[in-house]
Amino acid sequence: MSDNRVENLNIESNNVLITPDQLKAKLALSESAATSVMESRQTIKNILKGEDKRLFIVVGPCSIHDTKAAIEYGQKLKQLAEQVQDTLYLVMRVYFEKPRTTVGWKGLINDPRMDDSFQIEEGLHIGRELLLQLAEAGLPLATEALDPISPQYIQDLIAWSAIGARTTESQTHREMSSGLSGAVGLKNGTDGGLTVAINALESVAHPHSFLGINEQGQVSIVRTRGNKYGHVVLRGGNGEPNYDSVHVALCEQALEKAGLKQNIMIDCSHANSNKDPALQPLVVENATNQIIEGNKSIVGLMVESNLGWGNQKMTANPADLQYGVSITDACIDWETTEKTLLDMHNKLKDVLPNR
Ligand SMILES: O=C[C@H](O)[C@H](O)COP(=O)(O)O
Ligand SMILES: C=C(OP(=O)(O)O)C(=O)O
Repeated sequence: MSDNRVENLNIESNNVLITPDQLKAKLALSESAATSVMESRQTIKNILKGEDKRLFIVVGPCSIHDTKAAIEYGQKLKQLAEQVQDTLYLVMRVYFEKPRTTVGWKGLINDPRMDDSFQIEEGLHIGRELLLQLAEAGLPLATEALDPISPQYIQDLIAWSAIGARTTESQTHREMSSGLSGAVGLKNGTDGGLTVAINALESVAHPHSFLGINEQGQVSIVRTRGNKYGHVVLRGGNGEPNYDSVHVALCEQALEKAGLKQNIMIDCSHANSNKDPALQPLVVENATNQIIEGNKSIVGLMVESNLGWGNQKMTANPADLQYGVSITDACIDWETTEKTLLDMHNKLKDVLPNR
């Protein structure tokens, strides 16, 4: 007998998930976490408005796969944040969703056991619990907003979000960004093109109406107000960096032409370091020197950093993985992170008050 079905031919299965409000009831936003999120969102917005002269630095692992290591990293970052607080506002990268060039592990929410079992419900629990613990410890938190449904489960704990190079041009991601409560960084494209990010900024600042889900997990029309705190992230592309003063000046011109505020974040990793972690401190140093020489548009940096140096391949048994080492992009280690950010702080101490 022939199969006459016309739909779901390529759907293997479909499992109903816990709803956002059910997850939030199990892992509720505590008062201390809420205070931390509100304060950190406001601080970043103040930096973007030019009311706070510090730079915000989104720093942390390329991706989180081990919550114990993430907590240890967060403790170290908190201590460093106190040391550099007069010049730098440190925000921890807590990235659970990885956009892949082709295929590969898509992050802790998608596949928390790292064995292609795709226990997304478990991933949502682990992710939210980690965010809660970090927020309760007073850490400002950043993530990549990749999946358009997951924000309902975790965004109440996020101070700053990125839209990645692979999705800045996507209408879905621009719509989602227009509804996020915190500031959002829009990366230039993987080819280095800046226009997609400039167009995205215009789009995310506008209200949108689109298909989404509500707190009860029902499909709904989401109507947003527009996000006024979008900014560009220069991450290089097509094998070429774009953190240097010429690219920064070109970006300033493009923003001015589009009638947008000249707020630029420099991603010291990705194509700006040719994915070589050893080059990240050089990008930090270059950006710092640009500020010392009078640059006014650089408001923040992104650094991929972990407890241990570099990265490692996934192993068949996750227990065989080296502790504190990235399983996605290569990162600088903690010692290098500390030295790099302390150097930046020391160089900017006397410069920022007059910026
Ligand atoms: O930041 C992480 C990676 O650069 C991004 O997810 C793409 O990774 P891939 O090219 O290894 O798939
Ligand atoms: C995927 C990332 O960056 P990009 O979108 O710039 O490749 C990232 O920061 O993890």
